[in-house]
Amino acid sequence: MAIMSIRIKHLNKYYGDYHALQDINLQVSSGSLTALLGPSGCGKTTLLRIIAGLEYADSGELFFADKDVSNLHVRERQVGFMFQHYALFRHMTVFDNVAFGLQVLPRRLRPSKAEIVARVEELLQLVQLEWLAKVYPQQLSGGQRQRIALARALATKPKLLLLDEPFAALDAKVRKELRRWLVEIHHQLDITSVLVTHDQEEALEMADQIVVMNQGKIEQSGAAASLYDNPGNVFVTEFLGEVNVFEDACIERGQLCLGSYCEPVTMNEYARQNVAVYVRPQEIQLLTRIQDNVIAAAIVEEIHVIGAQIRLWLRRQDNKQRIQVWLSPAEFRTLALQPSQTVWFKPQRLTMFSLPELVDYVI
Ligand SMILES: Nc1ncnc2c1ncn2[C@@H]1O[C@H](COP(=O)(O)OP(=O)(O)OP(=O)(O)O)[C@@H](O)[C@H]1O
Repeated sequence: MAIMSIRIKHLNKYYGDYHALQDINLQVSSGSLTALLGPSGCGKTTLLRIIAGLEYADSGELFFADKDVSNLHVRERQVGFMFQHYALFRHMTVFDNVAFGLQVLPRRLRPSKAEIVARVEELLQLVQLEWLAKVYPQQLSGGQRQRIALARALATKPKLLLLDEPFAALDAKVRKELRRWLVEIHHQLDITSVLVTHDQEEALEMADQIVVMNQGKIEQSGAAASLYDNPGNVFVTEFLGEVNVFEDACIERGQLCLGSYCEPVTMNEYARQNVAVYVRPQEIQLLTRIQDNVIAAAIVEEIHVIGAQIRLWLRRQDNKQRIQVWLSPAEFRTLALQPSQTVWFKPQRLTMFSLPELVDYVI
């Protein structure tokens, strides 16, 4: 099925003097699920609304496939929306809510009554809520409401699905379930989707492409796994996933030194410089006996079993820094750790940045 790619070039948006989007360049491939991720106020919603046609850019280009849609009205863009509080019409049944988008189409585009019934039934089946067709929105749970909101967004067969924090108001368990469910529907429909979220876990779990935004700019974009493993700067490293930051590291005479840990680095820079070292919690190796080349000794302070992951908090003994470590149950069993035990730790993989410049070095 022909679907839709999006291309944005040198896009700028001002609110008065405030430069809300600054030279945005972005490619969303056809059929992908792209997440716009960033802290509150960074411009995610503004960008989504410009893609939708609910807001206009001050300069720049916006293409859907090969078509310049910069000046196209929202109704002609073939987009479906789903928002955090997509208020369903209270006085209409679920069926009528889903049918609404079709019923308000101009007469020449509106399907027949029978076609509308068939389409709504198909959509209610898709969101697995056929049995709720006759009830009113206030009789639905939050999760059910968002599933109906999705059915409504899809009624007119949009080529592009735009989702603005669709699950933010739901509790953690329902949110998790709906994430998986939405990804499945996205693939099933072969649609192009853009999701706004400030939740990095949601973005990593759902998206093919993640666009990390900060203060009106794109910091980095790319495949979820590659961004997580190779963040391009400090902001992306800290925003995308949990990470331990070691600010007491330096490079001197071709060696990176952090606590008692040293590692040769292949850099032409021989003058001493301070760097910040970033290590993900799952990339810290724990040892129950002292060995050469460890960062430091630490005390196991907390052990939390979270599903299939064991999350530990350690207290580094030399400078009292708290360190987060994630282990698999198998690793945890092998180490047989107890609270208050002394361990030693070293990085299996690290990223470092010299502040403010990027050294761009991954071991
Ligand atoms: N209509 C408007 N008029 C003036 N300023 C606006 C308007 N809409 C948004 N802004 C400002 O533009 C910036 C970006 O807002 P936007 O809603 O796009 O951010 P966001 O990343 O989606 O944030 P959040 O996650 O909190 O929704 C914010 O500083 C906001 O205050």
